[in-house]
Amino acid sequence: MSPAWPRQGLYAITPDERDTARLLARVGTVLQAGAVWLQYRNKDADDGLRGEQARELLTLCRRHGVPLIVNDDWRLAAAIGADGAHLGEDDGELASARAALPAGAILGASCYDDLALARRAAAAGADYIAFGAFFPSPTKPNARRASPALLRDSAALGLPRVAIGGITPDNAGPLVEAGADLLAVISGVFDADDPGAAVRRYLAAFTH
Ligand SMILES: Cc1ncc(COP(=O)(O)OP(=O)(O)O)c(N)n1
Ligand SMILES: Cc1nc(C(=O)O)sc1CCOP(=O)(O)O
Ligand SMILES: [Mg+2]
Repeated sequence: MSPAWPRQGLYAITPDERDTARLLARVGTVLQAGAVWLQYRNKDADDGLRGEQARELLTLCRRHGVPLIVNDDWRLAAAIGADGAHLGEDDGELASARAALPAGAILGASCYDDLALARRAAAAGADYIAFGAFFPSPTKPNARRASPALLRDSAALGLPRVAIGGITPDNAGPLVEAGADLLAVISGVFDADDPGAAVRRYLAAFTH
């Protein structure tokens, strides 16, 4: 992973938005406000729409100097020249993705509540490890729950640690204190009345 990418801050993840113009407008606000990474995630789009939206988001991210990570599909990430891909337990082998992606591509791994999985992800070449869900998630109500202790216990792996799941500006502080480098958020940003203000509130968790 390029040392140029920020190691700390808000990692915004897109909501399931089918209207591409509206998606770009919403994401533009969030990047302008200071989100440092973006993940394109859309569980409600077919391959054609996902390709179109991923390409448009990449152009937007380039304008803001923010890396674009594609969820679930490293082949799409490679096809459009995105900065990386995020894979969960149902999204294929990390080692295969690592071998196929260009040098320097970011490969993220979901590790849920499982430190052993994080160790295996690190060994397979992941660039960051994600744990969650730390709180009840409006986006994924059935997500497995994780404890902040995992953030401390995984420090020795030496990879950036991402926290996800029901994170709000009000509950983010203890996760940062426990070692979260990046806060990955969907609803807390995109369902907020003022997404830009919400981004700034998340960023404040890193300065307190
Ligand atoms: C940063 C980050 N962490 C975790 C996930 C979840 O990935 P996964 O378990 O594959 O679930 P879906 O997002 O595909 O529903 C993520 N996307 N990003
Ligand atoms: C996509 C995802 N993965 C999770 C995990 O625990 O691995 S929780 C989650 C949903 C995150 O959305 P929100 O910020 O709205 O809770
Ligand atoms: Mg997935």
